[in-house]
Amino acid sequence: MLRVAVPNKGTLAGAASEMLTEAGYRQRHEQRDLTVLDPVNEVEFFFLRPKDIAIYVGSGELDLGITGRDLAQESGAPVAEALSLGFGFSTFRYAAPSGREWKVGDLEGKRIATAYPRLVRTDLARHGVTAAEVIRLDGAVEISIQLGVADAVADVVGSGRTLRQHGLVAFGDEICRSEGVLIERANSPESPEKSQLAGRLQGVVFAQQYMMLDYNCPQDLLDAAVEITPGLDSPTMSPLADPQWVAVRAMVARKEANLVMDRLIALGAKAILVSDIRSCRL
Ligand SMILES: Nc1ncnc2c1ncn2[C@@H]1O[C@H](COP(=O)(O)OP(=O)(O)OP(=O)(O)O)[C@@H](O)[C@H]1O
Ligand SMILES: O=P(O)(O)OC[C@H]1O[C@H](OP(=O)(O)OP(=O)(O)O)[C@H](O)[C@@H]1O
Ligand SMILES: [Mg+2]
Repeated sequence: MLRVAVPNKGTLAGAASEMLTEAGYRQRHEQRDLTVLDPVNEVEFFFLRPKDIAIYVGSGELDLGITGRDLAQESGAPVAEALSLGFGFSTFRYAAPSGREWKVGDLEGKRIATAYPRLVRTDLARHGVTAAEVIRLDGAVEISIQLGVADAVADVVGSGRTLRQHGLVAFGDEICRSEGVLIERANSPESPEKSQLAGRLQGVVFAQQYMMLDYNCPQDLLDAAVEITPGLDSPTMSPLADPQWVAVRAMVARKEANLVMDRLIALGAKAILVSDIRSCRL
């Protein structure tokens, strides 16, 4: 039985469970459940705090886990990324009160509040900042400056709204670029069970990034149309009853779909349809 950790709350929890459901796995119906058994797929899911997941996976107690890259790095646990999941994008950055130009070197001798002390200490050392005090907080870090316990913060930035609300500006390079990731114990052997779950998730991630495009194209414009929609390997062509026309089917990147449709219609294609792909194996 494969044992898999899933975030039980927070930003990553909803998207992680939705992705597993889309990949055909049973997920919890009751928010408070800590485990769910999926006997058909022979997987047991454990719903854990996102911060703790790398510790369980790194110890070898659980085979796989979904967490944030930043949390996995912060844990210091011996884990490796098996797959990037395409949700929960964030950056981890220094921030301080706006109104002056901050540089990482300015943090010398300052108090820096963060929920990620390991990431911050490592980054400060990399910048040669040796005399900063790292204050460990659990959350709501942005408010610590106005409450007088810190001079600067290092925290997760999503939209940037929380920083702006508290009169803070981010500075310095990103300490970490994070997203949801599937992790396994570092140097653990491959197994068919782990590969199957990773393969199913990869199919869903891929399906979310692509769309299926169908259109009818005049025979004499086919070469130009194929240049616009080359597909992953090669587009599918089907004859229509009218010998002057061909039906074409190709996958396109989701973010390019509208541009591609504009180009096809300008070329002379007709009946252009775009549809979602739920999952795939390529
Ligand atoms: N606003 C956000 N936008 C995108 N990703 C985020 C955001 N906030 C947190 N994350 C990501 O989610 C993960 C942390 O999850 P979250 O902050 O929800 O849990 P937590 O803070 O440990 O739990 P809790 O909020 O219950 O203390 C990290 O990988 C982080 O990068
Ligand atoms: O840039 P934004 O979109 O505003 O998002 C960033 C905020 O979201 C997270 O907080 P969360 O809601 O997890 O609360 P927490 O600080 O208590 O962990 C993060 O720690 C920031 O505070
Ligand atoms: Mg949080």
